[in-house]
Amino acid sequence: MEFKRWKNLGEIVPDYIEEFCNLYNEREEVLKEIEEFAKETKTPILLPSSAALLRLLVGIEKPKRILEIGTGIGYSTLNMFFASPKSKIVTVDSNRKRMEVAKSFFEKVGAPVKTVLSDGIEFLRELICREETFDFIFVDSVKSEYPFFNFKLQAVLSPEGVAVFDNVLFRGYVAGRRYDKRYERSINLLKFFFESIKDYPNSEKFLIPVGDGLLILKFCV
Ligand SMILES: C[S@@+](CC[C@H](N)C(=O)[O-])C[C@H]1O[C@@H](n2cnc3c(N)ncnc32)[C@H](O)[C@@H]1O
Repeated sequence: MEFKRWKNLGEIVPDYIEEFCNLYNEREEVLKEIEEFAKETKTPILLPSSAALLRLLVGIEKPKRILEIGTGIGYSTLNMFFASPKSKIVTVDSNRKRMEVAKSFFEKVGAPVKTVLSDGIEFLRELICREETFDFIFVDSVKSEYPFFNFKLQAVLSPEGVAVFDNVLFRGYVAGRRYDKRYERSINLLKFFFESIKDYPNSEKFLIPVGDGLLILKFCV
């Protein structure tokens, strides 16, 4: 199936490569349905190359507990669910409309995903108070909020956990591509985010130019 996305979402991997990947990456019918819905309604979802890598990672790690910040319409959530159906998945988004769409897709395939309608940072605060931890955390929300998520995430990530952040290369602007002044704030905050994780102890960092850029943080004790 041809994968056509609207312009300017991610420009690191050219469209024709993303489209080619999507022809070869096997996935369930419901995921193709979400892709169609996203295209028709211009709703952002993970790009094919990022979805494939996320799925591979979750499939290998088989985390017991997964936290997702930025459910959107549930595309990334279901990719993780299919990769590791036994994982307990909690996903949070502040957009009621999108969450309703996501829930309808979860129900369609009987995925027992726990959905939380909340601001991600507020929810992280709650998790910290409840001393809940997760083995795998996927963050796909507003890029300029990444530094703030990051500080709180550490408290809910288990000692050998993995955290994955999407859109970290922001169309390549973070890496030096010329950008419009209106993006400056987001770009500076993303740069601050990179600086803040650079010297984390007990962790390996992998910055991978798939989709719009994925950052993978793998902790070890
Ligand atoms: C790019 S979309 C997520 C796409 C989704 N991961 C997928 O692949 O289907 C980003 C989502 O983050 C949500 N979001 C942005 N800031 C947030 C915040 N502070 N707390 C919770 N959700 C947030 C938006 O409502 C939006 O649905």
